[in-house]
Amino acid sequence: MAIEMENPTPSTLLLKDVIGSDSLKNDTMDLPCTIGKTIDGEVLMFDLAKMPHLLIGGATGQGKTTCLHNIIMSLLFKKLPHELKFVLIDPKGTEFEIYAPLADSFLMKIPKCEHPIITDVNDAILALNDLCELMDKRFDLLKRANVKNINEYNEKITSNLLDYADCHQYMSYIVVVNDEYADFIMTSGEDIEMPLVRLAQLAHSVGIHLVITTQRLTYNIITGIIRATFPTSIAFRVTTESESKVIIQNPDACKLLGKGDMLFAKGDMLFAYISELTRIQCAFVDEKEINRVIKFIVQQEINQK
Ligand SMILES: Nc1ncnc2c1ncn2[C@@H]1O[C@H](COP(=O)(O)OP(=O)(O)OP(=O)(O)O)[C@@H](O)[C@H]1O
Repeated sequence: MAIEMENPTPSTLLLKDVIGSDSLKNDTMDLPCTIGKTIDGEVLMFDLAKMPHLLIGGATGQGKTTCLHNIIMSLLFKKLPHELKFVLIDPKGTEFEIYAPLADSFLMKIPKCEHPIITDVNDAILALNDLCELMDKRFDLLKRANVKNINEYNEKITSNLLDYADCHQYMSYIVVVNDEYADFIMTSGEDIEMPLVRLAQLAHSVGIHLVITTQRLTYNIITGIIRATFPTSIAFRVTTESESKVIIQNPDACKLLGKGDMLFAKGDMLFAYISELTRIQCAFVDEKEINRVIKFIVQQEINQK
């Protein structure tokens, strides 16, 4: 038995402490993410491609958006623009604007959406429906290539076993990050939920993965179908035990300390239950640090032209 006690002299864990770790540098995961450290001081790594989607819940101001920045930054650190595209959806319109300079590299172009960061509900509906269409096209390509998933497909592409003239081309991973997804569900209901659920149910085999956050922790927002299709979840501090159970099927998130203290619940896609719960301190990342990385990527793009 172990007793967890609050540290009387806490210090802030910074992104550079986890992103520069050997675990991230040396890993061979498809979509490696690091978000912080366990209470034993180990860097927590996970492969978003295996999750295959992630639901993040918690009260306002507890660190959900900071966690999203951790995930985006670790993927930017490990991937190249042709390997990965992001679709960033932000109803608040303030959190992801910082990534707009990546429009020509890491951000996916959605026809009819003018701005690279999606802040409007109609654009979000367009984007999610476009992704559903892309998913169907990718399934067709997989079928014609006689493979089961994106890895086998890309292996055939890189071994020149597929004909580009037959519409075959390298498939990049696509990570859809939707901060406060409940905002759009409240205004547009099924128009948003239907394509979101369809992607969550099917799209992982074709390399499309979803990360969504919410501070509204009720069963009409995190519905049974959302819960089942997002087996892996993270809970930041919440007010009540029942809110905690909505996210991680366990009441303990109301005992967390705030400021990035979280419970990471690894789920089982097949049986939709939580198989493992780990307490993590999320790394803090500020705008200055994100800006520095973005400037570096943009400069690299310019140098390569
Ligand atoms: N990992 C962390 N370490 C230290 N402080 C943190 C951490 N994460 C968040 N904070 C503090 O909490 C504040 C709110 O964080 P953040 O915006 O990520 O919360 P949120 O849950 O997304 O809130 P909202 O739902 O209102 O958007 C940050 O500005 C920062 O001061």
